[in-house]
Amino acid sequence: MRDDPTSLPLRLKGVRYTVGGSTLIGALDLTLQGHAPTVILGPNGAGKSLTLRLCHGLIHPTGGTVEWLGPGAGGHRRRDAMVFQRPVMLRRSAVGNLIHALALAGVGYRQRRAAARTALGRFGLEAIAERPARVLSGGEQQRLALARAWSLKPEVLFLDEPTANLDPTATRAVETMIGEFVRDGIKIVMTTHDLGQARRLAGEIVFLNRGALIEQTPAPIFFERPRTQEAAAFLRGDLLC
Ligand SMILES: Nc1ncnc2c1ncn2[C@@H]1O[C@H](COP(=O)(O)OP(=O)(O)OP(=O)(O)O)[C@@H](O)[C@H]1O
Repeated sequence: MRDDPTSLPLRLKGVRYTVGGSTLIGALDLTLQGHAPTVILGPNGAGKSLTLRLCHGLIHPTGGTVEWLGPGAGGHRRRDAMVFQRPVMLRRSAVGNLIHALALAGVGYRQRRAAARTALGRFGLEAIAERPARVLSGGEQQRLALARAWSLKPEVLFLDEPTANLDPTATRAVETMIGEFVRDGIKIVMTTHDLGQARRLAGEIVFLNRGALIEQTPAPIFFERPRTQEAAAFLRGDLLC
């Protein structure tokens, strides 16, 4: 078990994201902290992916601030990583993809080869090490993307619908990896449309609707007694508008 993520809390204060006059995220106040996995739920278009991208710094707010406030937040080392629904693989072997990511992160030649092998071994991916990454199945590619992210030793890992395109077997394999990340002390912040997955993985739920935070609630409470009518309607499967 690692120490607490030193770069947390991550605080979004009054965050807005406006494109072409449309406010997609409006005055969002949200603090992410602690080890427990955060699962972001909400209907299509609620702003889940945008929120992850704002947290990771892939896009910048048009108003408000995104700040890493922990004691270790000031260093040069990148503290967070992100894995997408459809992982981006380079035209090289599976292990080559990891080595490339480690090189970009500034890891030395010998160390990155060893670190890439360690990551593949840790997650039972040795057998696909030399295969071209782009011909791997969707499930294999997603596990490889997760191993690649893990090899960078992030404190916080953002996952955008990591199992959206996967069958139940591949989904289980990905959830097992996520569980191992949690045991390693990595803070998971992820989106999903799979309520069963949210129940299995979440420590807390962040529920968004129409670009606004509706509630941030410990997962057992959210599923048993959601605090808001919108969340209750969402859990019943009602259409939200
Ligand atoms: N660059 C952009 N320009 C205009 N609109 C955008 C842009 N990016 C996102 N949107 C819109 O912002 C809204 C929120 O998008 P986002 O991808 O965060 O939703 P989401 O909650 O992740 O939805 P889903 O569950 O369907 O993936 C959507 O209506 C989307 O169409």
